[in-house]
Parts: sequence; structure tokens; C-alpha cells
Amino acid sequence: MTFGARYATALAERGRLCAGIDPHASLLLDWGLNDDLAGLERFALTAVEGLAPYVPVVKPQSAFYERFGSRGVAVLERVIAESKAAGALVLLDIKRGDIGSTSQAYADAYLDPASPLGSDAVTVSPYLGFGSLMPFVETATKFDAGLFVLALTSNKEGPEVQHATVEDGRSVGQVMLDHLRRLNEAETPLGSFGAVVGATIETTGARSGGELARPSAPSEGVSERSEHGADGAGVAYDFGFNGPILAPGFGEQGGTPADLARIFGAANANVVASTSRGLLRKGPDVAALRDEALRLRDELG
Ligand SMILES: O=c1ccn([C@@H]2O[C@H](COP(=O)(O)O)[C@@H](O)[C@H]2O)c(=O)[nH]1
Repeated sequence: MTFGARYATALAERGRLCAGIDPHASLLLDWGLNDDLAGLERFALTAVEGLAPYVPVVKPQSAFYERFGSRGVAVLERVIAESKAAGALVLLDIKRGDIGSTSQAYADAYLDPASPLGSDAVTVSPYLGFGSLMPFVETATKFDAGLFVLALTSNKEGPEVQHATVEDGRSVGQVMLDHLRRLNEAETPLGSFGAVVGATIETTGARSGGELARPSAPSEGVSERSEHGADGAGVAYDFGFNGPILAPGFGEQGGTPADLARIFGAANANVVASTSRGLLRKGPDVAALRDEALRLRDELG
């Protein structure tokens, strides 16, 4: 089954919350653990136990494991395996992107199910040019995996690049969304190539709106236009592509369910809202982690 189909099923069965499993040093200490390999392992596997059986998607951020070297990466391998065993899709947050031949090596490392780090999907950066991602696209297709392409990130620095406009007047962020529209065309129930769009973009930009509109840029299909721009002029985005959307920045960075509805409009149905620190602060009690995940799931609707 394709990633897009698995994602659609997972959201239908488990709701729209993505649980970030990010072992920040400060969280390890809050949980009464040492900031060392044993603390990392205890933290990460407790989070998996409390969250992976209940949420559709878990998102370990690779950086927090890599900082412990190869033994930290071995913990990440267990997080991936145990989350899959608990029925969650694993979206490994790596934000990789490079020249094509190197992208191929990354794709083999993270998307081949035979690889120790093989995941259901990964985050990738298109800012070496969308075409540089083709090895990821081809490898994902080969292994029924998925991609989440950075389009409009949740950080306040993103608009410098993502709100810039190309010759035909579209923003760079919209260009990425339009590439995704084409990749997912004709896929049912949903394509496997998703976008990363921050749940915070209305607060980093000046205004937003979720009205249904035809996009000014040439694109096909249902259109969900949202307007926001750091300069107050408003930049139009069309989120009506037939693919998954990851919305990081929910919770700790300030994004709320109301923000998601306003930013995405009808496309909100394909959005998983991602929270890491806000959710993990409920630990180390496994039941408290589970209860918070279920509460947020219900809040997201
Ligand atoms: O635009 C983006 C893309 C990815 N992230 C990642 O999501 C989590 C957010 O963690 P919180 O603790 O919920 O703030 C983290 O892994 C980021 O690397 C993002 O924040 N924004």
C-alpha cells in the first residue's frame, strides 16, 4: 500500500496528531534523567510506549539522537522499529537535500525498508532546487514510502526565502506546493508527497485567510488559498493539493487548532499537527503522555 493510502487510513483511525519524539537535553533533566545515552534511551522508549500506540504519526527528530553519535543513532533505530510495531507511521525528521547523487544515498539510508533507519517517510529540503529531490521521489515510489517537502516552515526566518517571488509572480513556497500538486495528481485516496507548512505561519506573517479561491498561479484541482506575508502585503498560497501536510509548530511554538483551520481551510483534513516539547513535558508518566495525546487528538477533531 502506498504511503499516501497508509497516511489516509492512519488519520481516519487515529486522528490528526503527530507526536514529535525529540529528546531535548532540558526535557531529559525535567524527566529526572541524565543527559547521557542511558537517559536518551529511557526517554525515547518511554515516549514511544506512551504515544506510538495512539497517534497516526510519530516524528523523531534525528538531530537529538545524532548528538550521541553511533549509539544515539542505534536508539533512533529502536524508536523507528518499536513505533512501527505499535502501529504508528514513522516520519523521520532529517530535512535532507543535496545534489542528486548524494540525495540518492540519503534516500537509500532512510527509505529502503531493509535499512536500519528505514522509515515510512522523511522530511526533505527543496532549496537546492526541487529537481534535486528526484532520487528521493523515485526511491519513495519504489518502496511505497513518503516525503514531506519543506514549503513554508514554522520559523520566523523562513519568509526571507519562502516568500520571495519567481518570474511568474508565484512565491517560492507556492512553487514547492505546485510541484507537489503535479507529483500527487491522480493518486487515490491521497498521494505520497507531502508539504511541511508551519502551524505558526499566520503569526510570523501579518495576516492570513482561508477563503476558497482559484489561485492566481496556473494550477489544477481544488484550491485553498491562504494569505500571509511578513511585509503585510499578503502572499497567497494554495494548499489544495492532493497530498499530506505536516504542520509543525502546534503547541510549544504557538500554533492552535484555530490557526490550522484558518491557514488550511478544507485542506485541513489532510493535515497532521505536530507537537514535540509541549506533549513530551507531560512525561515521564506513560499514562499522562497517552492522555495528553488523546486530549490533543480530540481538540484537533
Ligand atoms: O518548519 C518546521 C519544520 C520542522 N520542525 C520540527 O518540528 C519539531 C517542533 O518541535 P516543538 O517542540 O513542537 O516546537 C522539531 O523537531 C523541529 O525540528 C519545525 O519546528 N518547523
